[in-house]
Amino acid sequence: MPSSHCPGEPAIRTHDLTISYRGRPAVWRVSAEIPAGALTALVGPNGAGKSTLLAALAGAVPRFEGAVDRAAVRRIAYLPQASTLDLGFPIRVQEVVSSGLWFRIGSFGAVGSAERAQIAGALDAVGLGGLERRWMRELSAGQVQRVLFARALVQDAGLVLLDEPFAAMDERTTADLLGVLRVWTREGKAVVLVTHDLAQARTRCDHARLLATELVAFGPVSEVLTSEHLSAARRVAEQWRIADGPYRAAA
Ligand SMILES: Nc1ncnc2c1ncn2[C@@H]1O[C@H](COP(=O)(O)OP(=O)(O)OP(=O)(O)O)[C@@H](O)[C@H]1O
Repeated sequence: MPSSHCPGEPAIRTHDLTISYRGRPAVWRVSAEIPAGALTALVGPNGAGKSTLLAALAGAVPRFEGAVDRAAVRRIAYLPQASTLDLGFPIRVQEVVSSGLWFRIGSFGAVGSAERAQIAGALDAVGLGGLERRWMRELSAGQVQRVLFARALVQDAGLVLLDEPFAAMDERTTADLLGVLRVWTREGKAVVLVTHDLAQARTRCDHARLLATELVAFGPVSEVLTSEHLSAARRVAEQWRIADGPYRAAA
């Protein structure tokens, strides 16, 4: 099984991580490291286990085998796919962004003038200045994503995990937010981006992890996103899809 090691101290690493749903592995024996100060693309065919692996890195998967070592990061920002968010209840933009400050003010802590200024600054940075009082349910999908980026900004996390954040976004918004990601990596944060946009991964990311239930390839994007590796990933994904159980169990 390949295991992706990176130079320097990784922000997070998994060891032999397996996650199954009703006995079927979604992620199989993945040993991977995510480098600090870099943008890592997590790519692979549909159903390859990308969202499951990302959720496990965030600590949002209750049952798994193997290990996830988060000792090197104090705070993690996790942006699941926008479609999984329930915006049916009344909540304002300011409340969502301020939830990123819970580590500082506590769940019931008051938002003071310093925090309000920080929230306003974060909304400015993502192009939503002045929308603090807007209801979340009144926002477009792209604006919702910007709000979630603003929350990650105030959270000041060392590891930022993003699940297809640009799926519903226009080019301008995508370019703006990719710029935000670049600022974060320059500050030393580790950023993981689940994406199906291979052109974007090639041009905007530093590293890639190619997943097809198991880890197929890892390293700098130019070495990972080759046609050979991508066909291998499709083949491996198909084998996992038709297998009854963990087809590599005997390997
Ligand atoms: N809650 C769940 N219950 C049962 N099976 C699940 C669940 N979540 C994911 N799976 C299965 O696990 C596998 C991996 O799913 P996952 O969403 O992690 O893949 P993905 O690579 O993110 O897919 P996509 O690119 O289509 O978003 C799939 O076969 C999926 O059907």
